[in-house]
Amino acid sequence: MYKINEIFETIQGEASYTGVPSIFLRLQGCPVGCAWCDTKQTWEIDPTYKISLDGTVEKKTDSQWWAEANAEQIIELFQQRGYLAKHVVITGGEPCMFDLVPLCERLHQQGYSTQIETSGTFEIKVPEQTWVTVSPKINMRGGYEVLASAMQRADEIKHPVAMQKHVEELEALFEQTGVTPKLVYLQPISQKAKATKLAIDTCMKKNWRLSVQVHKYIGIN
Ligand SMILES: C[S@@+](CC[C@H](N)C(=O)[O-])C[C@H]1O[C@@H](n2cnc3c(N)ncnc32)[C@H](O)[C@@H]1O
Ligand SMILES: Nc1nc2[nH]cc(C(=O)O)c2c(=O)[nH]1
Ligand code: SF4
Ligand SMILES: [Mg+2]
Repeated sequence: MYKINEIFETIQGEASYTGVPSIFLRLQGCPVGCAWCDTKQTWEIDPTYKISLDGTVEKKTDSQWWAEANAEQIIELFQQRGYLAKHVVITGGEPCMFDLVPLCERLHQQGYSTQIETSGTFEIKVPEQTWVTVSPKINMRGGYEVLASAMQRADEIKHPVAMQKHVEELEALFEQTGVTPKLVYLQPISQKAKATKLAIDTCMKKNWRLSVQVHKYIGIN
């Protein structure tokens, strides 16, 4: 069973799949505690906030209500709702607190492509075809071994930045793990002007890519 905070259909607003119509599945629970996290409502799994699966669909506002469902129920709901997107983004919270293999395999069988957004602090359990976006949370829970294997599995790295030290931490991580990812995105934290300038300047210098959270600029989920 997966713990689900919300389900909605929108345009992917970040990194390589930007612009792709997607079904978002936001799972509940994350112990990492990033100060600037834009989904703090997903951190706690509080049993008093448990609801039915229907209550998590197209929520009007961010909330810590969550529901439990298995892969079949999730896919059935996508069909019931008449979602047209064929790309499913599994985010959170920290989706890798769950074994995502059964869910992604069922989605692939139904003709969906899958992508996960993860912090690299938990072992990544997904099929080979799943696109893995790692947003490495350096010096956080999980430890070096887990993060190093997440870096190796990643199809893209997406690193939120606000200060020069965030760039330096990322470079140190590449050095320590010996991983030179093909796709590196810098994502300005919370659309701050200074963070955006830092991300642009650094991308130009390093030939990395810029990921702005497009959905926030155009006011969609
Ligand atoms: C909310 S997280 C959920 C998935 C997973 N826990 C992770 O950190 O990758 C989804 C993405 O949003 C990024 N993010 C979170 N808060 C942000 C913020 N305020 N500004 C920019 N990116 C942010 C994360 O780094 C991650 O790439
Ligand atoms: N449109 C849209 N794109 C996204 N890409 C990553 C998101 C996330 O919260 O993980 C996100 C999100 O919440 N909305
Ligand atoms: S790991 Fe992801 S969900 Fe967890 S606190 Fe950090 S940004 Fe938020
Ligand atoms: Mg978001």
